[in-house]
Amino acid sequence: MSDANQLDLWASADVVQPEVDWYPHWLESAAAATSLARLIDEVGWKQDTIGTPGGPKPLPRLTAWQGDAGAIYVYSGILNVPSEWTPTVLELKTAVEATTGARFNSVLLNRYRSGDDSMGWHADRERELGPEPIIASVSLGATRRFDLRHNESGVMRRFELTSGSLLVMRGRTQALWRHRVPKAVGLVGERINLTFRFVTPR
Ligand SMILES: O=C(O)CCC(=O)C(=O)O
Ligand SMILES: [Fe+2]
Repeated sequence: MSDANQLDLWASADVVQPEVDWYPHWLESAAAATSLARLIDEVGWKQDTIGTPGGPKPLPRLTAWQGDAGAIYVYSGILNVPSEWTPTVLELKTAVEATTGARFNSVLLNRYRSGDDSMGWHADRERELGPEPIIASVSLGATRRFDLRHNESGVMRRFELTSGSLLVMRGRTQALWRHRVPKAVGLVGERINLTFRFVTPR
């Protein structure tokens, strides 16, 4: 790499930032633990598969979709009709809307059973989310690392998603960055994540 490019990378490392709002202590830890226990019971968790060249493979996590009836989402070519809101999810949605001032009509729930469960690099940029989606991500249970990588420069931003935290991604974050939850080594307990979204209703 030339010196000029090296300098560019250092310069962008300071300047390039995703558009995120970060609330590390959004919920008190007791409230977060209560919500975690309730969600394990009340949500209809599914083991989804992803199509690969070698055939369908189980996702390394359990998932569920909830939302308003019209909030249909096309995901890996499949029409996803959401389940009805359950009480704890609805409570969290109301609280997230109060904090962000945004409205949400759907949520993807991810359940990471241990450090072996993970989510690979991706951006949430399906057409029905619009060009600058607001995605509000609530974390409950075990702390997991969340990486954001700027597509053009490769600059990385790292968050430790602690129990009761809220991370809001907005603006051009999905267009310009990817994110992931990597596997974690050692004894890592269960974690549930809720990503609230607004899907253009059909
Ligand atoms: O588990 C997380 O914190 C990330 C979830 C996520 O990126 C998604 O649901 O699209
Ligand atoms: Fe995501």
